[in-house]
Amino acid sequence: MAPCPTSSAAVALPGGPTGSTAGGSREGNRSPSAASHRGYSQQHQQRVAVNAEGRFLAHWDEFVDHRREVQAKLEEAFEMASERREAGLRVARLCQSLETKVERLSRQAKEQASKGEVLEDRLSSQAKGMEACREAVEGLRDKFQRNVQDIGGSLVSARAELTEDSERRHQSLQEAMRRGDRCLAEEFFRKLQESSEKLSGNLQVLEDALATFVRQTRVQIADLSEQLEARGKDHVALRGQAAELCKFEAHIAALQEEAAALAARADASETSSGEQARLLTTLETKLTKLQDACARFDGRTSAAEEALESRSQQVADQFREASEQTASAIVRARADLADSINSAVASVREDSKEGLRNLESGISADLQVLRDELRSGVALGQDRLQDVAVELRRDVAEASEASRLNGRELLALIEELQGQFLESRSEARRGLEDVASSTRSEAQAGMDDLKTQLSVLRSDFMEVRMQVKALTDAMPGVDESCLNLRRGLNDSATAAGKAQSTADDAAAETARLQSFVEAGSLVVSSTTYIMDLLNPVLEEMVAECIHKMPKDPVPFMLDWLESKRASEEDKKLSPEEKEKLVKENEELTGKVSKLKGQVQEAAKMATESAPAADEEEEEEEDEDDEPPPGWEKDMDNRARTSVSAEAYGEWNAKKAFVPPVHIKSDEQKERLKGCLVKSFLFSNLDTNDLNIVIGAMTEVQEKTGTRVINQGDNGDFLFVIESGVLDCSIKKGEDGEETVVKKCEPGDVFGELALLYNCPRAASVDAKEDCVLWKLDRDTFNHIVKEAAEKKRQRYDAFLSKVPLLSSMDAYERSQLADALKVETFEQGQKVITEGEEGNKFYIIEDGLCVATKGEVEVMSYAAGDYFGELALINNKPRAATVVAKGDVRG
Ligand SMILES: Nc1ncnc2c1ncn2[C@@H]1O[C@@H]2COP(=O)(O)O[C@H]2[C@H]1O
Repeated sequence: MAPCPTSSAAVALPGGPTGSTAGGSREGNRSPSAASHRGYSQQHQQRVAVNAEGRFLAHWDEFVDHRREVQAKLEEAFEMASERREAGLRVARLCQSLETKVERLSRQAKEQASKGEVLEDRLSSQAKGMEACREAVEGLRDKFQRNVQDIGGSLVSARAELTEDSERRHQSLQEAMRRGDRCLAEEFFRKLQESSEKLSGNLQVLEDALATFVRQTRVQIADLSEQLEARGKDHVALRGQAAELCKFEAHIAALQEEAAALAARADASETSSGEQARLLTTLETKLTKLQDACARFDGRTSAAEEALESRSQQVADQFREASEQTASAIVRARADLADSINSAVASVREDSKEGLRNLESGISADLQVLRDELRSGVALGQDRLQDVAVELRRDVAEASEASRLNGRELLALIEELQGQFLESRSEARRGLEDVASSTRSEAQAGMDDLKTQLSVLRSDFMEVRMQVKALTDAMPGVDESCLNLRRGLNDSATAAGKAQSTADDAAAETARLQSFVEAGSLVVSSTTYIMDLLNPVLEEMVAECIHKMPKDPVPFMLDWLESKRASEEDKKLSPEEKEKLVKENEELTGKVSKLKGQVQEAAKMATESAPAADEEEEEEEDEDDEPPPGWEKDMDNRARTSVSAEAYGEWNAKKAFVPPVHIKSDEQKERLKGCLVKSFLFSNLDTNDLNIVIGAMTEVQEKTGTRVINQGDNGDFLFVIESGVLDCSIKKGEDGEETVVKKCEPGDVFGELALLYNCPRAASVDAKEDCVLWKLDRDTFNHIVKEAAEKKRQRYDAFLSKVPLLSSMDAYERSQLADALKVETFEQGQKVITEGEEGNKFYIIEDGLCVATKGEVEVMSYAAGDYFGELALINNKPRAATVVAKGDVRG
């Protein structure tokens, strides 16, 4: 600080004498001029002096007062100056403190600036991180989108592949259908099912992969969102700090400027003392201002801090809100995405499933058609075989029947001969010893001849039986066996011819004997003989037979005749004769038992034809029915022996059958009725027969896996399926594997073969599900259903086996087809099918002619055995032509 000039002047001023000295010197300089004028006026001088003194004193006083005033003022000024000095010092101190503060603040500002730089760096790195995050999220979204598209694409291509595959298979199926290749069709169906399962598996895998991917993506998005949120928070905090710093820097700069201005002004105030007061005032004012500014700054700082804080809070809230919104938007987007993917996948899956279902149903329908076709084809093929078999069987039966009749006739002859023999003997006993002996010898010769013929017949019979056996064994074989059977048939026909000729010979012999007997027994007329002798015996025998009701009446009657003869002879004969006759009897018994055996065998072989034969016996007086070949001739030759025999036949007729009745609820009856109308075997029964069958059936419930029928067992029941599925399988040979040959479904009948053909079970039947079955006993089936079913099967089997389309069917399938056939008749010109219409039947012409036309053009003609209408069923298309009956047609 510069020394104050005022203070040096002040130091010189105190001390009145010194002042007077100076004044005196100034006055002294004037007194020599007054003394030179003393002479001029001392008084004057004195007076002047006194005046001067008075004035001086007055002036002095004034001066003193003035001096006092000045001194007071000086003192005041001095005080003021010291005050101001103090104020200056204070200001200087203030300035110093301000400078220190400014320095501190600038230090802080520098620190903050470097901090700001760091923050800025962090901020920019955060921004980069956020950008990277955003990019990653975008990338993830793209990837997600791509993957979804890929999956969609792969699903579409899988579906396209499937469709293609199905098309292929469909075509193959159709091809197989056309070719009638059942195995191939089943193989295709199996493959199709496998591929469907595989596809479902692939779809499942795809869905799983998609679900995993969606889960992973969700986790990644959640992680990224968290990171983003954290970085956003950091970023906001840093931005707040940076803003605060900027404001603080601005304040500091302002303060620095103010301090600099103050310092400059303080320096300037030091240079001029005149300006000190003003400066001081200014300084004070500035100081006050500064203080105010400081206060304001403090206030502003705290306000700014508050504002900063609230702003930070606001920003943080906004960011949080924005983050939440973003997160929720991401979640929503993600959910939407997942939903759309799920729905896309579901729809694709649904589409695929629907496609598959359609495909499967289409294929099933085709397959069903194919199966039906195959079944009908197989049935026809089988029926062709069966036709041959049936023909053969019929021929064999006829041969057997002829043989049997021969046997019977022979037996009758034996009986007659025995009677004649006895008669001859009694005649001889009555006095015609010589005639009797000759008769006996003749009779013996006749007997011998008969025995020879019988043995020839037996051997022929055996031959026939062997042939029949060979033929029966060979029956399961196909064409080769048929040829063998045909050959066998020819052989058997020859044998039958032989047997017939033998029988004719025997008949001739019998006639010869008869004439001989007639010639020998002129005494007793044949009528009397029959009425008096034969009828009583036969009536007695038949009555006994009816009483005992033996299972096999022939041996019983033979036994009875034997015992009768023995008892009668016993009565008449002498002991020697008895002995002799016992021997003869033994011989004859042996022969008869042999014959019995043969007859039994013949009867056994002819079991199937027996009812028919019986029926024919019963209906022998019915002129409308055609008797079997050879029957009329025999009937003519053979006397109608007795009324009792007819009575026996009538008694044995169907009237004897009493059907079983098993009580059922109405609900059971309804179910059963619904079941039977579905079955071809029962659908044609009239109401009465249907009610008998319903009454006779019993409900059976079988669990999955149960073997209902075992191949090779004897069987007395057939079954109708109400619900459930069963497999029919056949085992070839003892150790052969079982092969499923048929799947039986509701409405199907199984177990009928054993009843129809009186043979062991041809297949095993296993329940594949829990089943409800209805069981029908053999007797009811035989009496109510068998005849019609058998007739229908036989009738159409012969016909179906000739239809080329059905040549691949086996006998069983053909028999099933025969069950399902319905006869339709058409008159001349009647349309059987019409071009363009939908078709659900195919026709086989049984009798008559048909022509097919397309528009006006005749394209095809059909005769008996030809078939048409199959194309619409195979190709599932409208009828390709119109078919019209030419004349009356049955098909
Ligand atoms: N191919 C077949 N051959 C023989 N029987 C079959 C066949 N398919 C199904 N079955 C049935 O299986 C049943 C087994 O007992 P049955 O022989 O009494 O009657 C048979 C038929 O009803």
